[in-house]
Amino acid sequence: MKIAVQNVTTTIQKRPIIQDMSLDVGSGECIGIIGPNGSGKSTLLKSIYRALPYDAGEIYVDRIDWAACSAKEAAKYMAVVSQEGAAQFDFSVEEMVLMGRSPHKKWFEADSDDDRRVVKRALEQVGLWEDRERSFITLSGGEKQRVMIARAIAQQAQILVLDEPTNHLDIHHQLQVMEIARELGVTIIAALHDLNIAAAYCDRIYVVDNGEIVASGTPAEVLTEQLLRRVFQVETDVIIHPKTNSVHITYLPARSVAAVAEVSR
Ligand SMILES: Nc1ncnc2c1ncn2[C@@H]1O[C@H](COP(=O)(O)OP(=O)(O)OP(=O)(O)O)[C@@H](O)[C@H]1O
Repeated sequence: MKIAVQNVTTTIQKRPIIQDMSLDVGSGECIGIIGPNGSGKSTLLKSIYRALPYDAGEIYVDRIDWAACSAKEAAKYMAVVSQEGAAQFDFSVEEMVLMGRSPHKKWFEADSDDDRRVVKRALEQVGLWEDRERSFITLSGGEKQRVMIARAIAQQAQILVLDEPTNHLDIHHQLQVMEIARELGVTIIAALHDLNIAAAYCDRIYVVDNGEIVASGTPAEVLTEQLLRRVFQVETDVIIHPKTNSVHITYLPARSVAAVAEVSR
């Protein structure tokens, strides 16, 4: 399924947080949203997954007018892993993931064998099947994050919205989550802080700064030393890595840049 965001403006407490944003996500594409802290990435995603109402513009998912779609119907199409989604109630890991099946069921309908199979597979994918009986609230931040990914997988939606999905995760699990997400073959839109992860896994990237989209394109088109300096105020060395064939950014600490400049003076 594809997403079209057309001229969307979202205002919080009379302040426009994102302004006149337009973007397209093709079916099966993985789109990264990057930008500095407070630039509006989560607000954009919340507008897309309907946690925040937008004041102007339109969002379509395929041909569905997204604002007019019922919540239950929307959950069949779109699964969300956000920073705020995790319940603090004392559910088991397996129960948490079973909640991902609710859009496919009627009120109070019992869990079927098929639901349990889907949940088992999702928990195996994130490496937490052995922990299925543990209480969710006793898990570490990274384990909780992986349960939420499993819940989104179990939802079997055609669109996955990920708001900093690799936050809390060690490097092995950061890569694992992105690999799993891509292997699902679904449409992905993800706010990412790690630009090398965005470069490695995203087909295209949108750069958000101060509530506006300031650049978009393939990782190689977007992640240039000039753009990273302008938007993130960092000095970098950007190469195409010979082993991965994707953009690789090395961050240059300000003091080493200053030291090199001093030596070459
Ligand atoms: N509920 C809210 N009330 C007031 N201001 C808000 C609210 N939600 C977001 N904002 C403000 O909107 C701006 C954009 O926030 P948003 O969370 O979208 O940024 P972000 O790019 O996701 O940031 P980060 O990288 O830090 O997660 C920030 O200045 C933030 O303080």
